[in-house]
Amino acid sequence: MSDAVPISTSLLAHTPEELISVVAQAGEKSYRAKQLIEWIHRKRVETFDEMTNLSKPLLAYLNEHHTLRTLTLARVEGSADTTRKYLFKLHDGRFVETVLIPASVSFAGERSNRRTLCVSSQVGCAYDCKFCASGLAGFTRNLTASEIVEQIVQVEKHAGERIDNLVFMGMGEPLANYNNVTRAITALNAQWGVNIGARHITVSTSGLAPQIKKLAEFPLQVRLAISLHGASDEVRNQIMPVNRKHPLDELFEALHFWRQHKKQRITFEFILIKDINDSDEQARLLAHRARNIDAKVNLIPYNTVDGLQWERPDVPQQDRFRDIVASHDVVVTLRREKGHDIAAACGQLRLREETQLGIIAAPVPEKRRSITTEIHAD
Ligand SMILES: C[S@@+](CC[C@H](N)C(=O)[O-])C[C@H]1O[C@@H](n2cnc3c(N)ncnc32)[C@H](O)[C@@H]1O
Ligand code: SF4
Repeated sequence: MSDAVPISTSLLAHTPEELISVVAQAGEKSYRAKQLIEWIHRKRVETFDEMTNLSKPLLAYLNEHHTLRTLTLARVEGSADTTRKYLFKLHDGRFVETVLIPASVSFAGERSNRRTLCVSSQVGCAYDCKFCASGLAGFTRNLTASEIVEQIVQVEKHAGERIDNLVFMGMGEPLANYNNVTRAITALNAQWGVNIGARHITVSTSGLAPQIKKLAEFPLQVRLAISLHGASDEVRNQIMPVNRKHPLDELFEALHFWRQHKKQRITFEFILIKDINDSDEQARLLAHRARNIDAKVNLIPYNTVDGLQWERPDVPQQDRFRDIVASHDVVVTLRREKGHDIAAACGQLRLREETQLGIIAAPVPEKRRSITTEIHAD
């Protein structure tokens, strides 16, 4: 994955400064950039021809070199009072999912009256976590910043409401697409852009320690969620290959660095998988780790994924695990409500669509390794 920021032809993530250089290339004065940004982000027009106060030559230039929409809404599933899944087709024929979680459903551990959107950052994922549909067909490509921003813009239009909380928990590893993700966050947070508070934007990562440190120095106060899923290297290695590259000691060193810089609580996501990571010992170790860094713990019973074998523990075992963690003075929630197969579902809709269209072969567990690209993001 290259470090360069590919500035796509779409203007959705362009900063005001970048728009000044766009209009300058068309031979126009810089005040035109202000007009452009009004049309793009306040009026949210979808074509340049709707920008009635721009000059004809500028419109011709923009039509020739740029675009405002590159995603096509292919399908919407689910209901307004649980979760709604949006399947978007990208310009190259690939698909990503975005999931809208309505107000009042608890997410990331807390009941909320916010509308949360779970966005994708990549097509597929290279990290091959053993519980996750997103990695099942390997990694294809990074999303551009504008493709990320457009997910929010399109869902807001379709749902007819503002999104006030964003989580990078859809398909892909956001920190493996660091530059595009932070570029998108800049536009999503900016007052000239989508205007979502930085504290209402959560980046979830499988634990790319170097990029966690980099994000700690990113000026916006975004939140961090760690897909932990194993409280010892032995258990985590079985579930998440990334742990061999960045073991727990290295990960926690990066988390302490984060805490020094951001001074805000981290969330640990911990999927409960029967007989894999649901032992009393894992609960105690998890509690110890969380308390040590003052993290909140969000337990998620494993959601079955087509093509993967694991199961969730039964309810008494889930409760027992939660109670052990709680008994160590750790803030812990167990997410069991209907509609909470959010992130697990994220990836499955796209997998089904691309398999049916013959874009990818139906993933089978034994083949998984051979079709998954190497971890090469750092
Ligand atoms: C799909 S990942 C995307 C963000 C980032 N790559 C990460 O790993 O944090 C976000 C979260 O989805 C959840 N998830 C994935 N597969 C799941 C499953 N089968 N059951 C429950 N949650 C799942 C996990 O909590 C994971 O932490
Ligand atoms: S959990 Fe995150 S890092 Fe792991 S395969 Fe899924 S999307 Fe990738």
